[in-house]
Amino acid sequence: MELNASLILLIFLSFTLLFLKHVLQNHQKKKLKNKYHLPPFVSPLPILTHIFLHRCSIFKVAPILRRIHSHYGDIFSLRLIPFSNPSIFISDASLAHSALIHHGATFSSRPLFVEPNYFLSVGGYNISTAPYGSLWRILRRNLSAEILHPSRVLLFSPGRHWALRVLLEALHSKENFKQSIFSLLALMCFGKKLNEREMREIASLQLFLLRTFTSFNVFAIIPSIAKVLFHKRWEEYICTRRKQADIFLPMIRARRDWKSPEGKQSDFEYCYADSLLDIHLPDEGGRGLTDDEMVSLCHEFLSGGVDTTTTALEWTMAELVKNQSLQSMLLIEIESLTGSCNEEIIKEEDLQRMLYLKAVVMESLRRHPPGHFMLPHSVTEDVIVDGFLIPKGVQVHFIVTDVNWDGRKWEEPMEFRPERFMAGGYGEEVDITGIREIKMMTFGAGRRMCPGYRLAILHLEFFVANLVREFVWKSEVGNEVDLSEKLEFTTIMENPLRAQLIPRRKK
Ligand code: HEM
Repeated sequence: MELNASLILLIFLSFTLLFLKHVLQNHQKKKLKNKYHLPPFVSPLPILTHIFLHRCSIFKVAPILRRIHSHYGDIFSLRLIPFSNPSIFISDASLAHSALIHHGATFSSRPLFVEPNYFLSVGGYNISTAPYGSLWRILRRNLSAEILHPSRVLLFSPGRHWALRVLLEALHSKENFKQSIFSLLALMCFGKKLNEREMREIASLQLFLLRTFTSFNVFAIIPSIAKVLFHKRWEEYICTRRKQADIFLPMIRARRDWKSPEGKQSDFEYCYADSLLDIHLPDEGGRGLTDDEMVSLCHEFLSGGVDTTTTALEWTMAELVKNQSLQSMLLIEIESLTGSCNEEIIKEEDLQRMLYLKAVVMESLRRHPPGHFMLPHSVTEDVIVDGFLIPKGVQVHFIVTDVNWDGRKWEEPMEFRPERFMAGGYGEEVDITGIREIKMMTFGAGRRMCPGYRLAILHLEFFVANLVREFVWKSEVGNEVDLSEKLEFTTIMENPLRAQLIPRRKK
């Protein structure tokens, strides 16, 4: 009897405490909302007009937003649909640091609309779309530890050499860089050298899905209406996802079979698909990943790594064609460190000593970030940044170019000057992770920062060094390099690089 009474009292007390906590939290929230205001609102009209006229996404309105930034300051709000949650834009390094590093946990989730699959009920979460929580942690740790850890990346060195040879041959027939980066990442993903037909097929599906990705979030503003208005597009999207699964799943299953004793020979011992097959989710009864989730993760691996790295490589080579003196300085460094060795390919160990090469790649990533926006973030609780209230649930967009090209942080920011990144008195050493201080945000910063940044930088250094050692890169007569930009999934060169390549070495 006494025990029952104490139990009831305990339950009553717990409920009372919970209730008081709730009242207190609400009171604090109200106080916060009375004391602090949202960042200044800008008119949505010019942006909505642009989006609907061009049927494009919020990713493609960067130039308008940059103009807005110069009028409204470093942080502003935008509400595209009346009464809906506003989006908040941050375009200053210190504010980004405060949000992503000081309030890292609060700013580390993603808005639901990022993934069209959510509305279409196909596919599963991947690392970039998963909300901040245990699934995201497991998937991200798997990628970072199992594939992107330097010791694993080293294992793919023969793959890089193979991809470089593919590229050198392709360059003789004036192909672009994408095929070789694609074949390299596909090798890391599926452990298999894809043939040309497979590569073309996958690349065209990826391209369609990426283009859809950058336009879907506009439709996602009112999904029920969009589904009716754009039903053909929804159907096309689902159909492409299925085709992609039809190609990816046999390759993933082949890895499982290959591991069995009677399995066939494989090109590589270990790959991303293997790591996915080994994942178990303890919070969900220890289940493995579903087929949809694995397809989505492989899609992310390829789309996250191929277009971004290819775009960065093309911009870097374009700058080296435009600035012949920089190309000569780079060559001097390469020859001074590899001069006597007649190795066909510059080895990765040698790259570590090439400081000017590193500076060229970093400057290219600063001046030509492949993405002018980071992926959208969402906040998990009310938070104050720079005296403004950022309410729980809003989307936050960080404008990468405004940070990378900020005249307050960089002298003559639009100039291409690798010397900024040379250590030793006259230059800058930049912490690319942004933990200490953010000066550029090409790979984001904080907990959702790109996990592939080291791999991307390695690939860029490897390809740039080898391409410069192999050829003199010059502009074609009457075809000067044009640095105008065009917004696709990444910000590419409006007029793709066309260069005259003169072999430096006799075969
Ligand atoms: C030059 C090449 C690359 C650039 C410029 C780049 C840039 C970015 C950016 C800006 C983000 C968003 C960060 C944020 O929202 O805070 C991101 C996320 C991501 N990137 Fe990259 N990336 C590159 C290469 C790669 C590669 C090679 C991989 C993998 C093989 C990769 C995988 C990812 C993944 C999985 C995410 C999502 C991270 C998360 O949400 O936790 N990226 N990247």
